[in-house]
Order: sequence, then C-alpha cells, then structure tokens
Amino acid sequence: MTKDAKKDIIMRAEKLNYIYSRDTAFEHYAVKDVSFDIKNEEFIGIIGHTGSGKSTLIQHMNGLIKATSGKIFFHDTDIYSEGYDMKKLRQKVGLVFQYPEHQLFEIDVLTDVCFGPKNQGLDDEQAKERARYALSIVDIPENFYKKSPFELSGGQKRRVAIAGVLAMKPEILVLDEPTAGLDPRGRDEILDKVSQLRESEHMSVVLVSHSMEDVAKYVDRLMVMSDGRKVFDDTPKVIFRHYKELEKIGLSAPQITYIIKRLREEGLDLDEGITTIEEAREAILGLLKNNKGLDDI
Ligand SMILES: Nc1ncnc2c1ncn2[C@@H]1O[C@H](COP(=O)(O)OP(=O)(O)OP(=O)(O)O)[C@@H](O)[C@H]1O
Repeated sequence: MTKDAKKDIIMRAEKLNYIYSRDTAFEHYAVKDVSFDIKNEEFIGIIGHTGSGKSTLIQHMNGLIKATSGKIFFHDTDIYSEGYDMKKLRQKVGLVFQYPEHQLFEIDVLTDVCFGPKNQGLDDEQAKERARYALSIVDIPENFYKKSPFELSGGQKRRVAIAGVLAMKPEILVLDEPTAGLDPRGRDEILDKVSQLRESEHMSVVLVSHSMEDVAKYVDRLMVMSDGRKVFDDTPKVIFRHYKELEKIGLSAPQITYIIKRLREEGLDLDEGITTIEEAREAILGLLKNNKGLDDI
C-alpha cells in the first residue's frame, strides 16, 4: 500500500484524560485531552520529555488502564461499552513494555513465546506453530528455541519479547522504548525489523521513543507529548521545522536538522526539510556532483 493510499482507521481516541490518583487536593493529569487515531499499517511515533505521559497514554490503547474520561473506539466499537472483551483487545493491541526482557520468565525461548497464544486458547501444537513463526520473523534461529532467555544478548532478548507479542497476531504493535539500553547496532536491528514487520505482517506500529533520529528515520506520523497534552501530531518533517517550539518543551530536532540549517546559512542550496542522515547524504552528494553553490563558500 502506498503512503498516500486511503487507510482505514483501526483505533480512535477522543479527549482522553487520565488522573493517577484523586486522593490529593491537586489533581494531576498524566494525560490531558488527548485525541488521536491509528490507521491501518501506519507507523506512529510518540515522543516527549520524561513524565510527559507517553507510557500512560499507550496503556490506554490495549485497555490496561481505563481513561478517567474520554472514549476509545477499536474498529468503531467503544471499548468502554458494557461487555466489551478486554482480553481480546489486549491480544489485538500488543504492548511491549520498556525493558521487556524482565518479563521473560519461562524455562526456554520457545515456551516463553508460546505463553500468549496458549492464553488465547490455542492448543500446544498450534501455539508452538505460532511461536515458531513469530521467532522466525524476528530472526531468532531454531537453535535458540531451547535456550534459557537469560543466555541471550540484550538485543536477542528484546526480539524474543517482541515475538511473544507477535505470536498473538496483533493488529497494532505498541512498543515502549524498545531500544532503551541497547548499543547502536542493537537499536538499528530492532527498528529495522519492526519497520519490515509492519509491512510484512500488515500491522500498525506505535513507537514510544526518546530518539529524534529514530523517529525521523522510521515513522510516518509523530505525536509530541508535553505535560500530558498532545502538542503536535504531524509528519516528522513538518514537526522538526518547529524546532524552536520543541526546544521550549525540552526536546530538539534531529542533529542533522541543525547541521543543515547551518549549511543553509553558509549559502548551500539544501532543502530545509532534510531530517535524516540518508537524505543529507543524498542532497550533499547532489550538490557536489553539480558543484552547485559550493564555489561561493
Ligand atoms: N503509577 C503511577 N502513579 C502515580 N503517578 C504516576 C504513575 N505513573 C506515572 N505517573 C505520573 O504520570 C505522569 C506521566 O508519566 P508517564 O510515565 O506516562 O510519562 P512518560 O512520558 O512515559 O515518562 P518516561 O519517558 O520517563 O517513561 C508523570 O507525572 C508521572 O510522575
């Protein structure tokens, strides 16, 4: 499907508010008036400073926490309506928590990944089939199946944890900082994989991240959170043009955006909308090839 093709809305949230505790005199909104939609096969990033409400917001998506007020529709059905099957929602909206390896607790990798499908009511053989498929698509080879999850590297543990959610065949995969604590290679491996899976498995992906570079490279749409509110919801390119406003809320555009800005100030004919290293490389090589604008510097 092309990026411009009409995409169906899978989830829609209207004016979500969330207050952790009403015991104190001062009601603190962890999420304040947030509305959003998630379309089929869309890759959405959520970014914001620490405590801005990202984790709280995504836990609404699979019903793990219930909004203090507001509505969420999954395939046009109100998930807060009476009798709604929350267990099913949790399988359809797979949430991978921060440091998911802390939740790997079974004796070996295969058994761990079987946990979700078994919980869905599949028998042993069906669950194993799902688990094998999920492990194969995150590139965990068969000789790892009988290993203890604790024998794996950081990146491998993450991939096994993601497989545990994929084995339930979710329509939306929600990842809370899946690359936290990984080295650059581990980070790229995870995000490249997730990006491929979005297409091959026809899933929507929601990625909570602290890295502007990562969201610039991977996501179609970015939601920026600040103090519980959604302050931007647009393509990364459009949002990064507002880098001054991002700075005011403790964020910044990707480093390359600032480098391009400096080069433009020096007179280089570069597009303001460059937000990734790859785009910068292309543009600068293009200039060198045409020797355009370089003589004057
Ligand atoms: N279990 C909780 N009880 C009370 N307040 C909480 C709880 N969890 C989070 N909060 C508060 O809710 C607000 C939003 O927190 P949240 O964890 O959603 O932010 P975040 O953007 O995910 O932060 P981080 O980037 O550090 O993960 C913060 O003020 C936080 O202190």
